[in-house]
Amino acid sequence: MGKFGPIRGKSSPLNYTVTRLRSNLGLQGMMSLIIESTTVLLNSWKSRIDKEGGVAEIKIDEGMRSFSGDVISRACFGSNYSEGAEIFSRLRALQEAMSKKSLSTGIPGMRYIPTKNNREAWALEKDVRNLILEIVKERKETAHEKDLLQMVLESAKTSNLGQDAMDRFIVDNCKNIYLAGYETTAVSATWCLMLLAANQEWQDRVRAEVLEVCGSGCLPDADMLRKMKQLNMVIHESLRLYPPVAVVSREAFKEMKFGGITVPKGVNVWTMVLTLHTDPEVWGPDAYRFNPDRFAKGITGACKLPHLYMPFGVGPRMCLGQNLAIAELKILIALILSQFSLSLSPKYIHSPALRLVIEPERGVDLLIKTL
Ligand code: HEM
Repeated sequence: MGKFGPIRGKSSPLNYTVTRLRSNLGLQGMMSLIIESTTVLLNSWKSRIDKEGGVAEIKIDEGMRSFSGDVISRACFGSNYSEGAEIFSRLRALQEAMSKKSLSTGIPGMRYIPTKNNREAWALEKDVRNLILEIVKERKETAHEKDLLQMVLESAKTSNLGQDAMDRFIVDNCKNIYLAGYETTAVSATWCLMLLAANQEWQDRVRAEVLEVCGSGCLPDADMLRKMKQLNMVIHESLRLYPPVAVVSREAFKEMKFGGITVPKGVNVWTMVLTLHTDPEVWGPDAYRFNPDRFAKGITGACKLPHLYMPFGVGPRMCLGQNLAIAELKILIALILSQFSLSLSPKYIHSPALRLVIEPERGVDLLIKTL
């Protein structure tokens, strides 16, 4: 995080994402926002299935990204939602350019050299900055509802920063929300649907639960989501086997000792989340198997050392969007299973790749049928 990266604490704009969605907007407001975004996706699937004669082969990755981007755009930018979507699409391109950069070279100073890739990333950064600042300018001229961007603006105003620093503060905070909440949620949904398509028994179990809790016109409310235990177990198991964030890192601010190991001040310690999530010593001999039943008694019942389950990180800097992400996944999957049946397409090639997040290298191809 740079100097103007996200701030934490009660008045933090990032903290506000979750707080806003749960209090200002109300829990039901948050749920409606997610249901709206899910409906857009499901309608597009339905029309493809109709056109293709009752069953469609769909690579679901892009749909999951649009869903997750749609939710964050609505939560962050409120009525400026369509401009928000435009910003997010540039940020995605920027993220792709950045991930090529970090994989291709570790040579110091390389990021300042005007290679083709760097020039592309710089141009995108400029675009993103201009687009965000344009919305900010419009907002200064009119009163506005309290969405995340508004909260960032209010924090920036009370921070006594100069104009340049203030602009950077605003742009950095918007970028951080996107990077933290967009790809992570999208890829979690993709993996979870792949696992449900590959494990018909679990798909049937979760569908039966969804229909029992919500009825056939499934429109879940907060209480219904709490009752969906099987779905919760499947999501936990999916985040165990495919944690989108593979590495959680911390910098030692002073020299520290762990058992016989000394970590000097300034060293970055990387925790390999996937390794911890699949260690047979912690999870038992079936550590690599998809078995949501292991979470039947919660996380403490699932493994020997529950703090080693960390899809959302640990400690004071753990994910601020955890509740939002879980609500998104539950609503999305409940609505999908209440209307469609899924199976893996013969085209699907299992190839998880470690990029910025752990993602399916060749996407996830599913055969989707209306129920
Ligand atoms: C399934 C989806 C998600 C996963 C797996 C995930 C995972 C994580 C992880 C592992 C961290 C680092 C925690 C640490 O260092 O201990 C993190 C940080 C963060 N996440 Fe998430 N996240 C998800 C969704 C979201 C969403 C939807 C938002 C908000 C819109 C969000 C906002 C944040 C923020 C702001 C941080 C930075 C916290 C800080 O540095 O203080 N995340 N997330």
